[in-house]
Amino acid sequence: MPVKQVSGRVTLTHAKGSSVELLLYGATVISWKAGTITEPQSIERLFVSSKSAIDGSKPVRGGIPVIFPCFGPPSHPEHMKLAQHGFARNEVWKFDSIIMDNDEVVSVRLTLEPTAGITAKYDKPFHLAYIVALAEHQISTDLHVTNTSTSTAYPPDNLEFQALFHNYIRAPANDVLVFPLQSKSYFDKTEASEEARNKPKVETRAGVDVRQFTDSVYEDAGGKYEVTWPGGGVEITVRELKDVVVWNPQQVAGVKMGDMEDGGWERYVCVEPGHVRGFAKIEPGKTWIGQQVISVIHHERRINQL
Ligand SMILES: O=P(O)(O)OC[C@H]1O[C@@H](O)[C@H](O)[C@@H](O)[C@@H]1O
Repeated sequence: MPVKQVSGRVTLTHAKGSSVELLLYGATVISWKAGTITEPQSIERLFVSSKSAIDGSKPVRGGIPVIFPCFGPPSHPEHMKLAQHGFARNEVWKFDSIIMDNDEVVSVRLTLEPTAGITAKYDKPFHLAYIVALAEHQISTDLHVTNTSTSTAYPPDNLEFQALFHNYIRAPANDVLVFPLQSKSYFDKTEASEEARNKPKVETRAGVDVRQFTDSVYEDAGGKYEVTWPGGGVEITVRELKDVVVWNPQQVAGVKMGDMEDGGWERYVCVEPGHVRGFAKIEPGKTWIGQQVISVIHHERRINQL
């Protein structure tokens, strides 16, 4: 069976050997295994901390948590009762359906609607659908956000939100470079003062490394990224997700995270496409779709990139 659902966990298996596991809790992808053309044996492409809860008691420290409707601490007046990164990553989603099940693609849809618990802290009407699709060398995740308000009042009852895919890409962090962010403007969240955090910097590096504590929000970042290391890498392409966050806590911030395994920061880089500078806005009855496609890179790229 290419799609299995057991105890809150959904497994997708592709005819060519790749696979995905996701939890209904947070709709969090916790494993994506795929090979390359030259090395077809499937290997794990995502990082999950061995100290992470995966029992639904806390957001998963790894994989691909879904961030909605706010990124970081809430700043929008409608989000003020929410925790950092919103509620989508720690609510139990519903398994809706298998969308595709053929030799090319296996895909499923999960959904999340307001519950009493959500409404107590966030009273906007919404419907979320999350589609995870697995191909031989690729995973894609699509978040469909619908403003289900039926209000015809003026001004319109818009849904204003941020959304982001918090990808923990398994990689030797000290050898990683992220391209092409040179000359993009970014906000450096590692700065000590609020004033410095809110002042845009311009990226001067051809390839962005994370050898130091890095927490950078690139605005209007281009929508196509390569995360490479000697001998490997992934490419990420997006739709409607204008910004990208590059985050690695390194030891200095990593040791302060209770659910981070020792040295875990050496084994991943977070490259997180999202709409996180400002807010996406949808009118009543309308749907917004944010998508990413992550593909394995088959051949060494670093020789040309360096
Ligand atoms: O610990 P959390 O809530 O999962 O967040 C992890 C990190 O997520 C990143 O996306 C943020 O830019 C960081 O500032 C944050 O520390």
